[in-house]
Amino acid sequence: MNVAVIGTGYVGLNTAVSLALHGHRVVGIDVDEEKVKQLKQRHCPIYEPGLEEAMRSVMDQGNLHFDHTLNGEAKEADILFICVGTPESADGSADLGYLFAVVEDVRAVYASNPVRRGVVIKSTVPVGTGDRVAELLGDCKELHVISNPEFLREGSALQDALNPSRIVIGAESAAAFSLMDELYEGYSCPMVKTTRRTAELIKYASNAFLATRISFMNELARLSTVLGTDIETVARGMGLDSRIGPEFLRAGIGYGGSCFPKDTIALLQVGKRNGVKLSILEQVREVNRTQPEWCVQLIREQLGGLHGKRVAVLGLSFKPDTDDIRESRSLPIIKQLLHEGAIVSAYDPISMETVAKLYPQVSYADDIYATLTGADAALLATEWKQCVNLDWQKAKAVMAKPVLFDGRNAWPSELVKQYGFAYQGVGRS
Ligand SMILES: NC(=O)c1ccc[n+]([C@@H]2O[C@H](COP(=O)([O-])OP(=O)(O)OC[C@H]3O[C@@H](n4cnc5c(N)ncnc54)[C@H](O)[C@@H]3O)[C@@H](O)[C@H]2O)c1
Ligand SMILES: O=c1ccn([C@@H]2O[C@H](COP(=O)(O)OP(=O)(O)O[C@H]3O[C@H](CO)[C@@H](O)[C@H](O)[C@H]3O)[C@@H](O)[C@H]2O)c(=O)[nH]1
Repeated sequence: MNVAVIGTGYVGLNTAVSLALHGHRVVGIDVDEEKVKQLKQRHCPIYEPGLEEAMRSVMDQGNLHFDHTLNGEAKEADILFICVGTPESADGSADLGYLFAVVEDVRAVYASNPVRRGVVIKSTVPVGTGDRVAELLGDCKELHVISNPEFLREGSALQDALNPSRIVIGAESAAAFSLMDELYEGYSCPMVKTTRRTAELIKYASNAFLATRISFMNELARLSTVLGTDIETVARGMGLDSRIGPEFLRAGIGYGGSCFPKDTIALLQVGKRNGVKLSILEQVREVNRTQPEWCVQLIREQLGGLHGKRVAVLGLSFKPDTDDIRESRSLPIIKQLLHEGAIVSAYDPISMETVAKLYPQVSYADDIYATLTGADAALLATEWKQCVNLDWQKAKAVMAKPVLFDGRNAWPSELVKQYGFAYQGVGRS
């Protein structure tokens, strides 16, 4: 099919490349002309494993192009994916400004060209948004508004887009479902077909539930620290129950990223606007907000205060294998350490330049051991493999004091103790 993907960020670009790999003819559209220029020159503007190579191969085959307007190749599209950002607005609800701007563009371009098409909302949007878009496009009779939320994860985005766990389609007409059947022919995952509103809620519910699991484990980790128990073994013991499962039970410094923080507050707002208090979700957010403070407190206690102490922070992106620092939990930790007079050094394989713009007072080094040199303590904030698999002898030799805070419970606790480090994890020691 001919597909236009509007918005070529994390979701849009991975969607465009994966659909082209599945044999569709795709054009990626973005208002950011600099980004479009870069894409046309075959440069991937984001770091995502395997994406640039895959993008180049589908461009070489002629299945993927880029443009800055809907008025070109996109005019022929059977399916228009909307993949623009829906960031948090001042009151926490999703800001739909970018999305409605696209809807205006779609109206302007396709109203006079009445061919059956799907207008597919992939951006994460509050329940009722699809209905609103359908109203706005009401006089464009051949445009079918469909909800098709995205569940890909950064760091494995292309693989997730190519092999999704499920495809959720919310639509209100047989014609709309049949367009999506044609598009996703050849995908082997389960398909959930429902109304637009239910599809929209599935997306928020999924993210809120995953965030809930993490905050539950983080709160339990606080108790585990006091009890002297091991949260990792607790998680393993829980996860072997098939009703619970092992995923998303990892305690740490909290969840970050462009989705869980904004989607949990957006869902709270959906609840509020509909007169329903989502009290569990409120606590999920509160535990996540205070988790970095809780971690800094552990470091402070171990070092006997933070003023003048040298702390090396390893990993800055919100998770490994991405350059994305949005809502990364390393940031409030760095802020607090600096506020209390600590001298901070930091390392990340990809995100140092972006973080340096926010925290120029931190020293950055391309080499982990240079970052660790002279440190009174090292904190693992993001479990990049480069930051996890250290030469412990070398690390101990360069640090001023052998003190480790494992904010991701990813360092080998028994091994590092054998090397003479004082080790503290999150809910484990
Ligand atoms: N990032 C993720 O892992 C992820 C996963 C699932 C769902 N989502 C959701 O997908 C949506 C997009 O997220 P993202 O992380 O890809 O955002 P992003 O900020 O990386 O990309 C959005 C892109 O849209 C472009 N854009 C803005 N207005 C436009 C317009 N009028 N026309 C064309 N392009 C326009 C921007 O220039 C930008 O390139 C959000 O709703 C998000 O919640 C994100
Ligand atoms: O057991 C765990 C699992 C994750 N995290 C943290 O949670 C955050 C989010 O991780 P992850 O979900 O892997 O990354 P995202 O790319 O943000 O993906 C989430 O958000 C996307 C945007 O909506 C959804 O599409 C995905 O399904 C959903 O997993 C990161 O800070 C992780 O460090 C933990 O602390 N403990």
